[in-house]
Amino acid sequence: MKQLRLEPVEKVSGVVNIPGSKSISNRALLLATLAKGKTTLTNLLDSDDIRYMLASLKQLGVQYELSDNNTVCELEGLGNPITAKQAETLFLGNAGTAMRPLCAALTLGSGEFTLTGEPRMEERPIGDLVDSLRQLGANVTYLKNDGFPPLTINADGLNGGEVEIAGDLSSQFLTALLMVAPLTKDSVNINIKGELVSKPYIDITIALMAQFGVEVINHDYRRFEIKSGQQYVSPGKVLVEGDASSASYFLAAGAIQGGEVKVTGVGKLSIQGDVKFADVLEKMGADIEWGDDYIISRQAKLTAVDLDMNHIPDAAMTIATAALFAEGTTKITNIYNWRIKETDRLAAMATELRKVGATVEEGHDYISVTPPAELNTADIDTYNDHRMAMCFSMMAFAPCGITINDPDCTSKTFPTYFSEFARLAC
Ligand SMILES: O=C(O)C1=C[C@@H](OP(=O)(O)O)[C@@H](O)[C@H](O)C1
Ligand SMILES: C=C(OP(=O)(O)O)C(=O)O
Repeated sequence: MKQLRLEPVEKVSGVVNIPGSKSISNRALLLATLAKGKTTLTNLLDSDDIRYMLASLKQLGVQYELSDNNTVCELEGLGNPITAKQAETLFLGNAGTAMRPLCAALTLGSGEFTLTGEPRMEERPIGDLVDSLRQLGANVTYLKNDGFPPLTINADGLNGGEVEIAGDLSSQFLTALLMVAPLTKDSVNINIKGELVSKPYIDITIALMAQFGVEVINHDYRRFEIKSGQQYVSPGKVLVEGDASSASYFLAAGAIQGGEVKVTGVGKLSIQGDVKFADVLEKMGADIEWGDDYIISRQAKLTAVDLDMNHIPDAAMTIATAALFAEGTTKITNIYNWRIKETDRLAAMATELRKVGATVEEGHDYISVTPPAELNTADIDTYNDHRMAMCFSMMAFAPCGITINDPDCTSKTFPTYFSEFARLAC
């Protein structure tokens, strides 16, 4: 297994232009496919999760051209749902933003589609989405375990009407349903069962649907109305913002060991909820400055916070390792769904934080972290989870440094992460 040793870094400073947002890249690719007209996407993310979406679209006959560095994509929209004459099997890795939206989108047209992924994908639920699609007439069969991929879709279009969807495990199910709703046979009203998690991701979905000409009426994240007769039309160009979750590591670095760090490509005009990570850092004491498309963080004495971070589930992981440099006990609450992501992130985070000497309480849906008087170095296991690897790079700010096992797992969303991180060390 490859390991990456991070020697102690005394100060960081500089500017990082953050690669494109995973969430926006995969949504925009799918909407551009369903839309009428050609779309040019710029600052597209070049990472595994996007490659799985792009490869699937190609296999399904969608025509696009990518620039040499894979960040500009000119895609010819179908102006119609996806159809296939022969049965197709699509491999989607561990990309939730490909699996869930494609599962919904492929029920719209005609043909037989099998969706598969990595072993971890087979443990990540999709049943709440499939139950809702079935209410609209979809024919979906599980190939192994009920409620989980792999699955086969026999597509023949979707009816409209009233539909219920559970909101308490993942917002990606609702995102998927929203994106197909305008292409069903009638208006769709979606009713949320339970409290919806990760709400800001729904704002990203609605904002992108609006860019492609479709209106969603949002009644307080409890009921959504999508009128029939709407059509996706390409806006011509879509600029993908920098990924706000990826920005969190550099902002935390600036707060712990700046100098100052400026991230560009994402700022106060962002449609991504994870920019609110900067507000949490500020509450911990960091000096934060906002521009329309940049955020700066400067070093300050950090103190612990006790906060509900359901709205920023991905960036919240960065708070768990920033907590190693804050005075007191940091508590991150209402994050049950960390357990069903790339790994059981509550268990993984607790195990690895303990290795460096922290006192950790792992609850059913929370974690609390108290730093030791002196941090220890360790070999950090990353569980094939890009965010475990990126979060633990913060340990380079301890006098002992850190070793990251399997650092290449960052390829899911940020293949160049460790070289960007190294560039900031003064
Ligand atoms: O819709 C999206 O783009 C995402 C939604 C979130 O998932 P959940 O809604 O499952 O929390 C987030 O963790 C994931 O990385 C991306
Ligand atoms: C949860 C994540 O990914 P996915 O889109 O596969 O759900 C993540 O990137 O942290």
